[in-house]
Amino acid sequence: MTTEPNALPPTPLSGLAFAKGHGTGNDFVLVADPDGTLFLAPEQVAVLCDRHQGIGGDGLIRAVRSSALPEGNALLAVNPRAEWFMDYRNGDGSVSEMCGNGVRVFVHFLIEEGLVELAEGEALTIGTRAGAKTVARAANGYAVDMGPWEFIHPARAEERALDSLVETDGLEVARPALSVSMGNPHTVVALSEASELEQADLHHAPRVDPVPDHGTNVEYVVPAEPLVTGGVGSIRMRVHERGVGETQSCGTGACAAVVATRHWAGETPADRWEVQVPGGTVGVRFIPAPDGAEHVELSGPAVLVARGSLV
Ligand SMILES: N[C@@H](CCC[C@H](N)C(=O)O)C(=O)O
Repeated sequence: MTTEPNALPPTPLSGLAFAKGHGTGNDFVLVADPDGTLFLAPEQVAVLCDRHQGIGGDGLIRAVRSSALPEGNALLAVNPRAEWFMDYRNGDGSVSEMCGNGVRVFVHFLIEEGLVELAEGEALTIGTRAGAKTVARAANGYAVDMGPWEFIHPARAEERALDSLVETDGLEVARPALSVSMGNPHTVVALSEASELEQADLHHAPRVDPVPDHGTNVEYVVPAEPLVTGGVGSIRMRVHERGVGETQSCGTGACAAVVATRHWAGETPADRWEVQVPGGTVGVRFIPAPDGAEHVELSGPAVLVARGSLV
């Protein structure tokens, strides 16, 4: 996560058109900037995302043509289909590589703005700082091929299945955890009882040791009893997001939580999973990819709730 210095002076916000949307309660301010003429300083993003003095959101998403950004052009060179780029900022103004709920809402926004069309059975390729992602319509909204997952501390993870310790307000002892990258970093904490999920006080950032180089998002997970029913695995999750605080949902976090839970379960107990978060339910599936790697697919709703312009 970085706080990107602006190449140009920040654009005055007066008159800026925006939409507000969410995916399972993970909410975003969305702005269309097809030609990349908008330069938003981190402080401007933080004000727009402020729930008392701004519009309010866990993050801000700028829809920009890949060709209008240096990182977009680099992506176009290897994936010419990635016409649109999701420029994602956390609520504190910092840049993140990827947002799983955000990319579904982003595609819904592009469609509703008339900037793209997406027929049933077709897929749209979206540029992100974590590479190109394909998004298609799904029964529960949209499904995103999130690409391959990785352990952040591979040697430690393989050896002990747990690679870090996380101290959390409200939970008595530091808990073992596993750090997984979904393009952005996550540290997944296994809790044994549902009551602990409520006890965790996420008003302050959990202390993670060792913390991944660029910080981390922390997911708290309780497995369902039994873990798998009818071939579908099920977990409950809460999350403290890097650059935001507690959110009602995190798509990349749900993927990381399922990766960690499957790893802890030992064998491959299921390819399909349901992740219940405070804001709803998302689906996670492991899919074989043409490149031979195992990819993770995230599915869930995408909703636009308002449009407006700044005064
Ligand atoms: N809520 C998102 C993740 C947003 C970015 C995250 N806070 C980070 O800094 O990596 C999701 O749905 O994946």
